Amino acid sequence: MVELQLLAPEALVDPVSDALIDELGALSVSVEDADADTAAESALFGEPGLPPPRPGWQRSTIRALFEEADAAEAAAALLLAQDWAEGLERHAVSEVPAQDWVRLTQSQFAPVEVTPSFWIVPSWHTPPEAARQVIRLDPGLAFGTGTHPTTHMCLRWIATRAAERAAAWHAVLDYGCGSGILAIGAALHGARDIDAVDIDPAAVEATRLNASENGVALRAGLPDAVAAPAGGYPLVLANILATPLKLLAPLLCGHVAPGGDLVLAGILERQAEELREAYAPWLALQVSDAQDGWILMTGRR
Ligand SMILES: C[S@@+](CC[C@H](N)C(=O)[O-])C[C@H]1O[C@@H](n2cnc3c(N)ncnc32)[C@H](O)[C@@H]1O
Repeated sequence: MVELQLLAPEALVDPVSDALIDELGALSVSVEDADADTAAESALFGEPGLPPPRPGWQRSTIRALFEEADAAEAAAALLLAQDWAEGLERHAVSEVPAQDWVRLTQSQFAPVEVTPSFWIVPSWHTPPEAARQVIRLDPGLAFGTGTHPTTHMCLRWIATRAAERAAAWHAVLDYGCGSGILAIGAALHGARDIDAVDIDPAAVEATRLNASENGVALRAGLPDAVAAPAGGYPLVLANILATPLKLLAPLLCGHVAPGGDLVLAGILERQAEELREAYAPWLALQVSDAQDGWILMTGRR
């Protein structure tokens, strides 16, 4: 494998990346801040699940992988000859050392402790001895490996409330299920009759697969495909983002059974008040947990 390294101003990041993949035979393209770790670095902050706020940095390093050096050189020459590519620079074409990519990727995902007895463990690891509830989960296309603070806080809420409340969790809704991690976590803590929904069909598929690999029975589908039980759900979990959560307030609250719990995540600390206001017609939200700038908001009907 050979890597072509280019330096591009922000306006060229998208067209050059597209040309490399669509026209010039690159196997993959990655973009990094060329000024990272220098005084000129300017971080780009985005919300998870949303596209980045800008396509690239003021000066971006574009790395494209090719099978052959000739193809990488030809791609560079063609790009540099384009009149729209002014400011593009060729930095290097270099051999990529052979690596065990599977092992390298796997090494980045260690078991995650939610509580001392509740763990998320990738399939290539052995669960720790103290683990009593274990979600076996490998990183995949859908969001939710347990490492993100929003997922983590939801799972911690489930684990710490289960002793007192799980008897009531005879119907649970995981809205925006991603990998299905919250639904599976709830099932391991005694929840039954679980519906898991997501607008992304890949997430629905991932949830079905992950549930089956964890021996958990649930119904997964698109939001319209799930029929809510009469009387609602004693527990509704939704880890999405503040804006969709505000729009979904009537729907989510309508699903919570009288006396039931609503657990919301994907909210930044500064968004607490907007969420409180959006949900006030139905229930009083409170901040129940906080981690790395994110908060967990919960309420009872
Ligand atoms: C941040 S991920 C959370 C995944 C998982 N529940 C977790 O806690 O890790 C949010 C998920 O919500 C889904 N989603 C976003 N907007 C939605 C909507 N309006 N209705 C249903 N699902 C939605 C996304 O497709 C994504 O899978």
